[in-house]
Amino acid sequence: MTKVLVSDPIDQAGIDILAQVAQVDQRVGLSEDDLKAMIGDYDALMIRSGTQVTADVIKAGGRLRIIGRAGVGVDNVDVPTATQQGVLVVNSPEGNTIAAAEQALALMLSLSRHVPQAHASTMAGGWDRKKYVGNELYKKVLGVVGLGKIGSHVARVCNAMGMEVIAYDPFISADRAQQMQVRLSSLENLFEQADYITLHLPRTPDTENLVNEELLGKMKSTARLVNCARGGIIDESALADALKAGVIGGAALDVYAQEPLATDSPLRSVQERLILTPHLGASTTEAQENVAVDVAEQIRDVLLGLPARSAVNIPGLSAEIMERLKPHLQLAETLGLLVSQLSGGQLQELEVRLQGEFAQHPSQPLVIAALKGVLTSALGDRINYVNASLEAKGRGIRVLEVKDETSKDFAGGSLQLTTRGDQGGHSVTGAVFANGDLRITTIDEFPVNVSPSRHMLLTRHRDMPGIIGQLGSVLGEHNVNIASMQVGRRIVRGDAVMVLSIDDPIPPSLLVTIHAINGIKEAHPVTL
Ligand SMILES: NC(=O)c1ccc[n+]([C@@H]2O[C@H](COP(=O)([O-])OP(=O)(O)OC[C@H]3O[C@@H](n4cnc5c(N)ncnc54)[C@H](O)[C@@H]3O)[C@@H](O)[C@H]2O)c1
Ligand SMILES: O=C(O)[C@H](O)COP(=O)(O)O
Repeated sequence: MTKVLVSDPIDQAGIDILAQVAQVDQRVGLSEDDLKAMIGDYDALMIRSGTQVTADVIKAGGRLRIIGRAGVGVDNVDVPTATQQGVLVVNSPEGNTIAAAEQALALMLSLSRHVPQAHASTMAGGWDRKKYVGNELYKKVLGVVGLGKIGSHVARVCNAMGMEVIAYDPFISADRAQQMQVRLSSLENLFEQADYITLHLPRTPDTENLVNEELLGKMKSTARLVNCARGGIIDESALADALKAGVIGGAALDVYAQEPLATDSPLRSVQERLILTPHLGASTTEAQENVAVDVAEQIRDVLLGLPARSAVNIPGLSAEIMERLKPHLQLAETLGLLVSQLSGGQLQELEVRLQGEFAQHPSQPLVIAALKGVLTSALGDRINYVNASLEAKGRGIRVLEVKDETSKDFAGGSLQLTTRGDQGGHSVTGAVFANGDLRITTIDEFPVNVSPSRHMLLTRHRDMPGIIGQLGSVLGEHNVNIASMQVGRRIVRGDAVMVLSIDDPIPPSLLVTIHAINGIKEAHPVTL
């Protein structure tokens, strides 16, 4: 008997679809140990954000074939382990877009008109019309951070309400923003200029604590901040301090670094100008029905041997091609990750150049893998082989594919990725050696010979005596261990690049020190 376990509250419409093909057991509130003990009996697991699907849970799922997330974020699922174990992960990327956007709008309006505070005061017997005088949104500046599905809906509605909308999203082209009547801005300018700021970006290592004391300090003292995206993007202690000290005008949050919100969270000690809701962004009857139906249909189809439409971890490519091209795909993704971390500003174009023997491989999977790598810093684990091309298109990123069979640089050929954007571009080349090892072979046309490693530091500097020693000393003083180092140059005492593999990531404060070294022109920490 095919069995599906539903471990979070799911709309009945979804349960009814699952029941067409399986026995459905609904068990909400299971501990990780309970889940581990039970999961071995099930073919599918359907969840929301409440269930932590850890590596141990997935490994205990001997017959588990699919995990369905009735919602967008799969940050509570160990997707790499699922992929490794051959378990498909599906989600509903659009089912709750409107609900989350409307929650942000509700919070903006509540902040501007003190709705929760005025309600509480009236219920307590008060009639205070003076204390709760508010502000209009009309003609105010809205700053949207993350102009994706939810951010663009908020921008559209706020435009219609007469607000001036500016946005920060390094992965949206200026043309696309213009179509939405949105002016792109730097993050700093946005925080300085906006009267309302709303966050709609994913939580990734890059966006963790992005809104910190420094950025909050740039806001107008009357400006209000809304977060319906993910907890952890705002430094909650810094926000509590900024609200208490009147550095900003107010904040409304739906999501938290730790959920449920800890009883001793600094946010709970803020008396005024703060509105908190318990992760209700997707909690509308419409959205819950949408996501439940969307995901239940995918689970049903997969259990019947049909493909899923929103797979997070399975490429739409044959298993045979995937197996044959595994190291080449890995190279394309690694180069994509690398080049995206060198490139600042708005990305407008990605050129994928297949050289020598590389040009004989099917290009589509390599282009998709490169795009997946490039977009990972923007979209985290939400980007996959299935959606990479669509996501690039939606962001107005042009993709050029060039085949150059005549190139003879490496026996197995090489792959070069070049990004172009409003702040110029970068290019990186790599090759796959006969034993499957990957090599980075050029960075911005400078020859190198580097094995990719998890943490790296890349510099562009003047080729002159002492610079390598100085950089080594600065890293040593900050206890950053260097595993390997390579310098690439084209002419003596001209420009050069340095590539260091390091054991630890570079803290932001150290990057400032590195930039101050005489002769260093650029320094990029890279995580692969
Ligand atoms: N509160 C809720 O219940 C709820 C409901 C649904 C979605 N969400 C969350 O809302 C967020 C947005 O969802 P979406 O569906 O619009 O996603 P999306 O992928 O369509 O859009 C995210 C956008 O953020 C941009 N981005 C990435 N890194 C950035 C950075 N460092 N600075 C600025 N922009 C950056 C991306 O380019 C992209 O355009 C996600 O974090 C999602 O998990 C929350
Ligand atoms: O990622 C999502 O879809 C939202 O955060 C909603 O989460 P929920 O399904 O737990 O309400």
